Amino acid sequence: MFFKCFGESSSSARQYPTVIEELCTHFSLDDVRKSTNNFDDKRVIGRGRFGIVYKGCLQHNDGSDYAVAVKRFHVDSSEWFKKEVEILCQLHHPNCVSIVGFCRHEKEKIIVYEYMSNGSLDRHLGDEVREALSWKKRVEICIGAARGLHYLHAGLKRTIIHHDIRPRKILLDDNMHPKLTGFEHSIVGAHFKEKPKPIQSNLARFSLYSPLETVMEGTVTDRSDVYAFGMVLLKVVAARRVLKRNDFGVAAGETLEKKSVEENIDPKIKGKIVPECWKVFIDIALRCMKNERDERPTMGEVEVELEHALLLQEQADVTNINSDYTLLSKTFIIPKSGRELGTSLTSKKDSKLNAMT
Ligand SMILES: Nc1ncnc2c1ncn2[C@@H]1O[C@H](COP(=O)(O)OP(=O)(O)OP(=O)(O)O)[C@@H](O)[C@H]1O
Repeated sequence: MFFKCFGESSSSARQYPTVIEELCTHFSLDDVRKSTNNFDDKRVIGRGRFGIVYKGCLQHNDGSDYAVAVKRFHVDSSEWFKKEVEILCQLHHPNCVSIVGFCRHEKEKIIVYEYMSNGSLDRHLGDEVREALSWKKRVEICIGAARGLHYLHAGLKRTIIHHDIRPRKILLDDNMHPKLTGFEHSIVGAHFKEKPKPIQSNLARFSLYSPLETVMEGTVTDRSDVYAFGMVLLKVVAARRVLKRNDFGVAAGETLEKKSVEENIDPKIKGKIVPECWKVFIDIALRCMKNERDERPTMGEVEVELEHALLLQEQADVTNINSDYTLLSKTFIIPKSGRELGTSLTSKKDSKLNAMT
């Protein structure tokens, strides 16, 4: 149904308006050029695998301006453009980035999104960040992202597997409210009430966020997103300290093999985490990262557990305004031996293993 409007002839598309064109504004190339000052380099806000993102400016009917993000796809990425428009047009959720419209003109393929002024979550994690996110804000962002992912898995007629969950795919608006983006690789699965059948992955390369079954068999289900989300939870806690090394897509980096997660907590939030909150948070993160996909929780469970963790933090903060907390627990993440994995993986997917953070 959604493919119709992407036929090669733009005149036929105009003659037979289709679902996408009814759901979503079709901008002319002139409109987009105007909004980005003719793709002015000064307006570039990011460069990704599939295209360049510009900050654009459009006008409401009353003449007032509003900012948008304009992704101009590389000529050889039109397949991914199509994929993303199809998915975005179906989504209506406060934790998923909205599509404002698209432009398809000869070789030009462009998507216009709502503008997320605080960029992606990964820019807010790490040592060089000037204004660090508080622990509570981090948990709130995780809850928002979990809601977005839960909606994809169970809030539509059919499950949508995001298939590229990582901190770069969580964007933050003016109020640091998170929204999922990056639906180029998303896959529409079965009706969410049915037991998910593994679907073939369309990723060209795997990352630390890819679960074992995706790396080994090339398959994905909604539980692959859950695994990736578990890795995001770890990254949110430990910022850049943990997930550095390409470890064949299986959990943790070098540091975590030798030190506990608690020892790797980002110093900017050290002492701010209530032990009861931590227990709930780390338990759910570890359950997400189980190697057996059936043992991983649903995103609904993850959302509930994170909300519980936040509540425990808030309750303790009411009475302990200025004091620091000490975490006595020690959580170790033991990845499968690199050699064991290396042997089986290189025989199957050796050309596809690349580090992506
Ligand atoms: N809606 C948006 N609002 C504001 N900034 C955005 C928006 N979408 C993307 N960006 C910025 O543009 C950058 C590039 O985005 P893009 O989706 O092309 O690639 P990516 O997610 O960074 O990486 P990759 O292409 O490897 O998946 C992002 O990192 C983000 O900072």
